[in-house]
Amino acid sequence: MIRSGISAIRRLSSAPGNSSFFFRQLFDHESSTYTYLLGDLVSKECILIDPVLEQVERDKQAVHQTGLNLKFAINTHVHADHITGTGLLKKSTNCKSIISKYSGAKADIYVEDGDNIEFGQFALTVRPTPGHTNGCVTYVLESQKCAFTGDALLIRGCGRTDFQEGDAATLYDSVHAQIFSLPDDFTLYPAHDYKGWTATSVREEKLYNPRLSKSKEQFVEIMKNLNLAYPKKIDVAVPANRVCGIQD
Ligand SMILES: N[C@@H](CCC(=O)N[C@@H](CSS)C(=O)NCC(=O)O)C(=O)O
Ligand SMILES: [Fe+2]
Repeated sequence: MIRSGISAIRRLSSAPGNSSFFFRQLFDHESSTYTYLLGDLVSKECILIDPVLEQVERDKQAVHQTGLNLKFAINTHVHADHITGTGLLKKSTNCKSIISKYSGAKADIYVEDGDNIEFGQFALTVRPTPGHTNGCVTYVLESQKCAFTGDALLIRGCGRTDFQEGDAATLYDSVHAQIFSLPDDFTLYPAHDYKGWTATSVREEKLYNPRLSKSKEQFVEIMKNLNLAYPKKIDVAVPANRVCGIQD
């Protein structure tokens, strides 16, 4: 059956991969952090996920040169390795900051399980994924078949559980219940990568993640024995991120 022109166009404009969706993955080499710029080219609303203080000018340039207006600066959790760019972005744009209600950090808007963060015709849905920190969340963009996992799930890895409110068993349950339950073909975008990967999928991580594809008992043992050095900036980053970063 041939649909009328207008309803056909409306159907297409909300389909995955539609041309009004803008996506850019940005990288900070010092902290190996990914920042994500997501936008709706029709309404011009956009959001940044996990901006880094030292990259605020770059991020603002990306927003401006794409003709977008920043609505929200969002964090996946209280980062321990870098100061968030959210405070500075708030000062120099009209955006509002967002973080989980369970993060213990200040923000303009607090989110929890099932909340939607709308930008134009698109919306991120919040899934709680604690274990690396209490306030870790994964933001799912169903229409584009992807999710932003913060440090809960890294590519072939995961966030460490030896500081802040880290708990390996909790992280295992979070990833299995909230991320591995997404369709296999969803693309996953983490907050960091240390090995040159950019993105992964639910299917790949279920099969090949060397930590999370194991049993819960094996996972807890692996996490106990990571023996990683603490992030260099932890003592300045955590207090600053609890107050939404710094403003100048
Ligand atoms: N060397 C970096 C810190 C590296 C690190 O600890 N990364 C965290 C995510 S940032 S809280 C992590 O969870 N890593 C897990 C892993 O397996 O690497 C620095 O000094 O900043
Ligand atoms: Fe982290």
